[in-house]
Amino acid sequence: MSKIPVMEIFGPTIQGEGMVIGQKTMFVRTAGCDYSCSWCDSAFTWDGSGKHLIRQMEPEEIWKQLQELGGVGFSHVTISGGNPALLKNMDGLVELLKGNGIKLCLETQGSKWQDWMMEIDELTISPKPPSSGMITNYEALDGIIERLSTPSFKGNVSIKVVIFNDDDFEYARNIHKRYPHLPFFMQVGNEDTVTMDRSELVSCLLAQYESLIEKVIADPELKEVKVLPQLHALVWGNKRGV
Ligand SMILES: C[S@@+](CC[C@H](N)C(=O)[O-])C[C@H]1O[C@@H](n2cnc3c(N)ncnc32)[C@H](O)[C@@H]1O
Ligand SMILES: Nc1nc2[nH]cc(C(=O)O)c2c(=O)[nH]1
Ligand code: SF4
Ligand SMILES: [Mg+2]
Repeated sequence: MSKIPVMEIFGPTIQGEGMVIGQKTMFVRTAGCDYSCSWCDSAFTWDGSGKHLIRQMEPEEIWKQLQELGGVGFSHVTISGGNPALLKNMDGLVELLKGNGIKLCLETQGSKWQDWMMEIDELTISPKPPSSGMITNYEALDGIIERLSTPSFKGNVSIKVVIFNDDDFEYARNIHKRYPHLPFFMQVGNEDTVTMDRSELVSCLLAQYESLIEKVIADPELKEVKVLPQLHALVWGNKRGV
């Protein structure tokens, strides 16, 4: 018995963020996080408000539910949370999905290592800038990046930093300087994760996207950088399960 605390399973949708933006994918969102970012758009995974939604599931049950939702129309699953890297026993699910020919994407903040991370195809590390209220443990982050930078890791890894203000921008620049060999993404922060007024939200997000682009254009040190919005927020606003 190796049950995984699952918050939600949804899809097919598109990956709205980072290095495989636009990719058709299913999502498995685990419960629990070692961080508590002030602006977390998935705070229900760790703040108690989604406690009633948590299901302890065997890998086979998760695979069955993915197939019920996605039929035969998917080949890609994104594991997110909360922080899935808190869960040592994700190895069973990873093995089962890979064995069924599924490509795997992982979203994690770079605070914890698990050996099953070596099996991920597209791994996004998203260190948290000052506005989150979190303090980066660089020893842990360096260790994780080091393991993912060896030839035995066959997947793709990238860094994605969410930007809300100038301090975050400076933090992101330093992260990029520290790991210059990794593909680097700057992502627009969503300041209002509760509003259901989609058109108001979208115009705010686009305005912030424009100013982030302008800052990057004006910065001669930022060359190999990709600037992205959360595509799913532009399409669906703050709707859950998309
Ligand atoms: C909800 S987190 C879950 C995975 C992991 N805990 C992490 O933070 O990387 C998934 C992604 O959403 C980003 N995110 C969370 N809240 C956000 C917000 N308000 N605006 C933009 N991105 C956000 C995180 O930085 C992370 O890259
Ligand atoms: N469509 C969509 N793309 C995403 N990319 C990362 C997400 C996440 O919450 O980890 C996410 C999400 O929740 N939805
Ligand atoms: S690390 Fe990710 S899931 Fe955890 S609080 Fe921060 S954004 Fe939310
Ligand atoms: Mg999300």
